[in-house]
Amino acid sequence: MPSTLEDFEVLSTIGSGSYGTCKKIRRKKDGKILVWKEMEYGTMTESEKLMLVSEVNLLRELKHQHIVRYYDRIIDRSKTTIYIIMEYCDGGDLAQLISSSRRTGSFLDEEFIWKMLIQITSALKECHRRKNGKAVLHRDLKPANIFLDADKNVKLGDFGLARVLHHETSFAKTYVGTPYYMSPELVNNMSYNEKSDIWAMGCMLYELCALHPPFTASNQLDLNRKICVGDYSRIPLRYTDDLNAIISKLLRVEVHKRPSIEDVLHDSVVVRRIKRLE
Ligand SMILES: CN(C)CCCNS(=O)(=O)c1cccc(Nc2nc(OCC3CCCCC3)c3[nH]cnc3n2)c1
Repeated sequence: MPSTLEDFEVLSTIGSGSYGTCKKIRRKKDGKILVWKEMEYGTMTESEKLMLVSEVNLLRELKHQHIVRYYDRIIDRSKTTIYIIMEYCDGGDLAQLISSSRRTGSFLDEEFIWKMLIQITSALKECHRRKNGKAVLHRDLKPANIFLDADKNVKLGDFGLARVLHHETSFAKTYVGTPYYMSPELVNNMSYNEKSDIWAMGCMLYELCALHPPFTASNQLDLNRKICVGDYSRIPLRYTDDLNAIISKLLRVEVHKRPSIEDVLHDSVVVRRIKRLE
């Protein structure tokens, strides 16, 4: 029996993203707390609507403990709006965590950062695992898309949805924030690939350590140059050479030298850390 809007009660608005609004909701039949993402499709072209349908179908397939779970979707034709119902992550997102750490001047524990590395890698492995020949690349890995549950476990969110933008304004919408996590291959207009997700993960883990991205500049040109030469400083000395070593591998400028998801999971230092977390 498909859900209807009346099955839910809206509790609050969490925020708005490039594609629409995210609201915290309660399912009336059992009181379960969820979110829905409202996307207005009235102004979408036919190809964008097809892309939206395929993205939602991909979301349905991704079932993994470290990926935000898709529950259902409701289409309200009277408002040309689709509501995508997903798991609620009550720990907020990593962007909030980084900004509150920066505000209080307190660095994050190394153990927590290793946990993030292992859980994000495990989520990406699920996405990069060929699904009927089609890799699901995240394409928009950033702290604001990494959510946490009540036990501070990773929930990778907002797959694909970031890609479903209204073409006519997609440039404006895509580039609302500075692309700090853009990989060298993307700076050089090459295609996005699995190693671009690895680069973004490297930038994210670096930022969890340093509380700022590895590459920063006051203009796009300087930012691009720093990215393409791999010009960044070591993570703070409070963090071990092991953590510095794995992040440096993720931030290798040459795509072929950058590890794949499998390489990361089989890296001796990572294997040792996985054993410690088990
Ligand atoms: C430690 N605490 C203080 C933190 C309190 C935390 N509560 S909070 O402030 O409502 C809060 C903050 C951020 C996230 C969440 N949970 C959440 N957010 C999503 O998307 C957010 C959306 C993403 C695009 C841009 C606009 C916002 C989700 N998508 C699927 N599941 C989701 N779960 C809750």
